[in-house]
Parts: sequence; structure tokens; C-alpha cells
Amino acid sequence: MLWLMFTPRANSRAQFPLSKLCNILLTRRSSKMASDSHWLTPAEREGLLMELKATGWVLVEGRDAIYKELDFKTFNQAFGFMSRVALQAEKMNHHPEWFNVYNKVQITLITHDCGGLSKRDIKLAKFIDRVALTM
Ligand SMILES: C[C@H](O)[C@H](O)[C@H]1CNC2=NC(N)=NC(=O)C2=N1
Repeated sequence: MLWLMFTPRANSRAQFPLSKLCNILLTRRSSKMASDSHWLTPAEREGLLMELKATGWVLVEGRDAIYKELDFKTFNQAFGFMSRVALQAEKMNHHPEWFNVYNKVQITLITHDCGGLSKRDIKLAKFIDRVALTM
């Protein structure tokens, strides 16, 4: 009788069956695979990089990243710009590497998860260009 009282419930595993665990792992894997679709094909990459280079983005040496320097009239404008970009970056779960002094903002975009440029960098770069035009 005492043995029965201290033995874990025989069916405790049934509350979290192996099939449920497999489903969770498979779902994780497929959402990771979905994020792989953010890769650029060589043709996409060439075209999109041409567009971005025309607006002042350059390729970083020794790293598959893009870089741009932006000048504003005041610190307030630079910081206002950064605030708008920060909100978008958070929405996209894609964050810039950036540096600000007074009215200047230097931005590097790269996808750390894949160690290179992805569609997310292009999307954020285009957003950055649009916001900069409104400041
Ligand atoms: C775990 C989380 O999804 C990652 O660290 C996100 C967050 N922000 C990110 N930002 C950038 N620029 N690249 C990433 O790969 C990245 N990954």
C-alpha cells in the first residue's frame, strides 16, 4: 500500500505523449525551414544590390553585409530616425548594427542567423531609405 502511494502515477507519461513532443519538434523545424526562404537567389541579389548601391549602400569588405552612412541636420532628427527604424526592426525581429554620434548614423545590415545578406536586410534597407527621405 505504501509502495502504491509513493510510486509516480503509472500513466503520467500519457499526459505528455511522445507524439506531442514530436509534433512540437517538427513544427520548430518547419518554422526554421520557412525562415530559410529569406535567402536571396544570385539573380535577386544582383538586382537588389544594384538598387541599394544607387541610394548609397555599399558592400562591406570581408563580410557579406551592407553599410550606409546617413547625415541629418540635428541629433533630434538622427534619433527620431533611429526610433522609427528601431520599431520596424523589432517588428521584423531583424536588428541593425549601428552607431550614432550627434547627427550621423552609420548602419550595417547582415543576417547573423545565416552569416550573410538575406531578404530581411534588403527589406530593412529599403525601409531605412524611405524613412530617411521623410526626415
Ligand atoms: C533569436 C533571434 O531570432 C535572432 O537573434 C534574430 C534577432 N535579430 C537579428 N538581427 C539580425 N540583423 N540578424 C539576425 O540574424 C537576427 N536574428
